[in-house]
Parts: sequence; structure tokens; C-alpha cells
Amino acid sequence: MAHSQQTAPFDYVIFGATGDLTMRKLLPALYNQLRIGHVPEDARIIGTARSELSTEEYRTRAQEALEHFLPAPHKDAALIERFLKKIHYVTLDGTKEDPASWDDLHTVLKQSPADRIRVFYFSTAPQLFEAISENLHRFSFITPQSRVVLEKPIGTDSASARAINEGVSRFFKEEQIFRIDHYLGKETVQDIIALRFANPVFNAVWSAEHIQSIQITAAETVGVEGRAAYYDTSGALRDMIQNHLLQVLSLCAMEAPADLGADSVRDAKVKVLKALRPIPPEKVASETLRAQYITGTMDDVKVPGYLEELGDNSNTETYAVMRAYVDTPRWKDVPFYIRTAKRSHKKVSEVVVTFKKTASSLFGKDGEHNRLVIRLQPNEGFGLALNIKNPSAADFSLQHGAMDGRFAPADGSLIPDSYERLMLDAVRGYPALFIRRDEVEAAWAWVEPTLQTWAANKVPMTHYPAGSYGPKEARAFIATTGDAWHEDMKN
Ligand SMILES: NC(=O)C1=CN([C@@H]2O[C@H](COP(=O)(O)OP(=O)(O)OC[C@H]3O[C@@H](n4cnc5c(N)ncnc54)[C@H](OP(=O)(O)O)[C@@H]3O)[C@@H](O)[C@H]2O)C=CC1
Ligand SMILES: O=C1O[C@H](COP(=O)(O)O)[C@@H](O)[C@H](O)[C@H]1O
Repeated sequence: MAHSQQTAPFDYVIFGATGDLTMRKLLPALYNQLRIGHVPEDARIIGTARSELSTEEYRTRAQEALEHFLPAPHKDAALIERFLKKIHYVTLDGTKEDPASWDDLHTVLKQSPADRIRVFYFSTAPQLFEAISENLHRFSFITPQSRVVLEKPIGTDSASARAINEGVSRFFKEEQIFRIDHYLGKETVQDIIALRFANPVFNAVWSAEHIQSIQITAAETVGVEGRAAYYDTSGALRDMIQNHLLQVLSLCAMEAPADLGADSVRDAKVKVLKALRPIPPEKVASETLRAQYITGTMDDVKVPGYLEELGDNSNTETYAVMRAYVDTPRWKDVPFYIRTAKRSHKKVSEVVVTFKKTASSLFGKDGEHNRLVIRLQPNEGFGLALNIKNPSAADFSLQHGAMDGRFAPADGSLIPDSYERLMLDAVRGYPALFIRRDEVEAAWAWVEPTLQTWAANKVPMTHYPAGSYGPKEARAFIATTGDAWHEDMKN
């Protein structure tokens, strides 16, 4: 996936510029890329939203966001000042079809050469994507050098995802469309490719012959914060599994791509998604588990349950597990457990690969499972649990030994936030770390029967106290296929 760090001059037009994502992630990401020299001096950021703000007022908001969200070592008053000068704000309702609404955006964009790269970043609800695309077309904003970045979620089910994809592709070619999944921007997620394919020690044993199971977990301590209105219509499965965790699964399970070009990697991933064994409605109760957090304790502080936070009744899950099988010869009957939770005991995203025990009469009894833990965040790195000789034993009895590695940059700098890489890859026109249309649609197709069965309340909602690992039913769930959750393992 080698590519140049340099970008050509660009105009980044953000729809949804007053929103949480822009303030928390997008502006800090662009600032940091300026800090490390990847953003050319004449690049510009044009924020748009319906709120009536002047550029000066918007810059003040942006400055507050940077002060709040940048890590302390990255804050530099002079650089923030330089960054803010790149920002312009245009009040605009992206769905408005009258030409006058778009005049101000025209005026700002006309200040750049006509062949300048334009990135339109849709950081709004997906229902607006088609209308904004159509207006960009109608009012002649889409140039050959334009790209569009689509934030997740792409729809809420297969039909809506298809409709969004079709709607946007009426105005942008597929090579201009960058569907973002910020997990693919995480260095540690990309490390799955490196660990698997650059190391014979893993590559040679990466199959059902040696692997018993793979757990993919993304647990967060946060609840739904200010996003309850969105989250309650989404839930854990749509919010995390359909996109981020199925992408991680694809990287864990894909065959070696022919090369690291965008199409080769995405071809390899989509084959995995299409090979996922369907979970028909009658199997949803045994192959999935959903739960909601109730009042609990976090860091010795009592925190409310989901329904109290929402102030309403709801059947939306804040915890979800699915047992997946990839029906290819490599993964014959290997369970992949995909799990996500809000208000969990701790924040952890990881991949846990449990290898089969080696039956050996040499040591009297089998050793423990070898286990590879890829820590996506925090404490980014990997652990490998091995069997070694017990040094204080006179015989050849075994004990647990561990290797540990860090993914941190060698120069001691912080691992870049995932949006940094992705936002500039869109400028570069480099799509390898973005999701192709067929991937999105295959992922929706696989989760859909579960979503429908849950929506019909055919699977009971279980509960867990905020600050715990999840519902007690999760242990029995994983035990039915002979496994245990990582937190319950000895190594
Ligand atoms: N926040 C997050 O952590 C994440 C968010 N996302 C996704 O990103 C998108 C944005 O999320 P988030 O920032 O949290 O949402 P917010 O609700 O905070 O922001 C929505 C933004 O859209 C603008 N907007 C709404 N309607 C229009 C319109 N007709 N024309 C132009 N602008 C409009 C709003 O501004 P105004 O009201 O002034 O028009 C606001 O700037 C969502 O799809 C979300 O699911 C994805 C991953 C994480
Ligand atoms: O897309 C989303 O991701 C975040 C979790 O991202 P992470 O990088 O902190 O793991 C999640 O909080 C949010 O609900 C979801 O929409």
C-alpha cells in the first residue's frame, strides 16, 4: 500500500461542519497532517452547514474544538493560528435546490484554480447523501478532480444501502466515491495484514488446521453520550458490527491478495464477506446475543442505564455478539466471535487468535493454547502466549511464557488518528483503505436476517450492568462452541 505522503493542493468541503464528528475528529486530523507537513500551504477547508455563522465565528468554534480534542503534545498556538486561516465557512442547506443557496460556495471555490482537487466530505445523516450529490451536480461543482467521502452508516439495511449507493453513483463515478470506515485507517488494523502476510511464523499456521477460534472485540466505556437520537435507531450491530468489525474479520480471514493495490485487497475482503455462512432467522437465537446496559458502577461512580439515559423505553441493543463462520476450505468450521459493547468494563479493541493445542506425549500432558492477541487499541501491539519449560521443575513440565510487541512508531511519536490517514488518502485518490460498494452491500446482506429477527423481538434482550464485561449469558453463548472469552482465559 505504499504511496506518497505529499498531497497536491486541495479544497476540502465538509458538509456537516458544525457537527460532533467534524469538531472531534475531522478538524484535528487535518490540523495534525498540517503539523507533520503533509498539507500544502495553499490547501483550504470549507465548512458548510445550515447554522448561520460567519467564517470568523466558525473559526472560533474550530479553535475551541482543537484546544479540546488535540493531544497536548500536538498543541501549538502558532500552528493553530495558521490552520484556522485555511478555514472558510459557508451557510448552506445541502438539500436546497434553489441556485442562490449555492452562490456563496461557488464564490469561495472559484478562488482556486479550476483543476484543483476538491473533496466533498459528507459528515451528515446518510439520508442527505443523494440530495447533496444531486445539488453538487446540478450546480456544476463536480469536476474531474472531485471526490466524495461518505461517512458511515451507509444505510440501515440492504435496501437503503443500495439506494444510497445508487443515488450517489448517479453523480459520482465509483472511483470518485470514498466510503469511510475509520477502523481501516487504524495503523493497528492495517497491521493485521502485515502480521499475517509478512511473517511465515503466522502465515504458515493461519487456517482451520491450526486455529481453533478467533475473537474480535470492540468494547467501549462510553455510553451513547450526545448521540442517543442516532444510536437508538441504530444499535450496536448496525453501529459497529456491520461495518468496522466485519472489516476486521475480512482482514483476518482473507486469502493473500495478489498485491496491495486497492482492488486486490478489496476483492480479497469481499470474497470473505460473501463466504460468511448465513444465519437464517431460526438460528439467530443460538448464533447471536444482544443486550442493553442497566445502571451500574464505573470508576466507583454510579452510572445510569441506557433507558434512563434515553429517557424512554427502547429495544435497541448496546451490546451484540455474533458467531460467524467463513465457509471456505481455509476456515472450515472455525468460529469467529464478533462482539461489541457500550459502557463496558474497559475500552479495548482486539483480535484474539486461539490456536489448537498440540497433542503431544512428550511432556506428559498437552500445553496450553498458543494465543495471539492483536491489540488494536489501547496499548497498541501484540502478545503471543507460548508454552515454555518450567525452569524450576526437574522434569519437563510446561509453564506459560509470553512475548509482547508494540506497534508504536520507533521515534516515540503518537500513533496517528485513523481519520488523518484516510482524509488525505481521499485527496490522493487512493482508495485501498475505503470500502467498495460490493463490500457494503455484502455486509448488510449477512447481518440483515439477524436485524429483522431482533426487530421482531424473537430473541430475548439480555442485560448487563454498566461497567461490567457484558451479560452473564455471554459465557454460555461462547461455551457452546468450546471457547471462553479472553477476559476469562488464563493467558
Ligand atoms: N460523531 C461520531 O463519532 C461519528 C459520526 N458518524 C456519522 O457521521 C455523520 C455526522 O455525525 P455527527 O457529526 O455526529 O452528527 P451531528 O448531528 O453532530 O452533525 C450533523 C451535521 O450535519 C449538519 N446538517 C444537518 N442537516 C443539514 C443539511 N440539510 N445541510 C447541511 N448540513 C446539514 C448539521 O449542522 P446544521 O444543523 O447547522 O445544519 C451538523 O453540522 C452521521 O452520519 C454519523 O452517523 C460516524 C462515525 C462516528
Ligand atoms: O463508528 C463508531 O465508532 C466509535 C468507536 O470508534 P473507536 O475508534 O473509538 O473504537 C463508536 O463510539 C461509535 O458509536 C461508532 O459510531
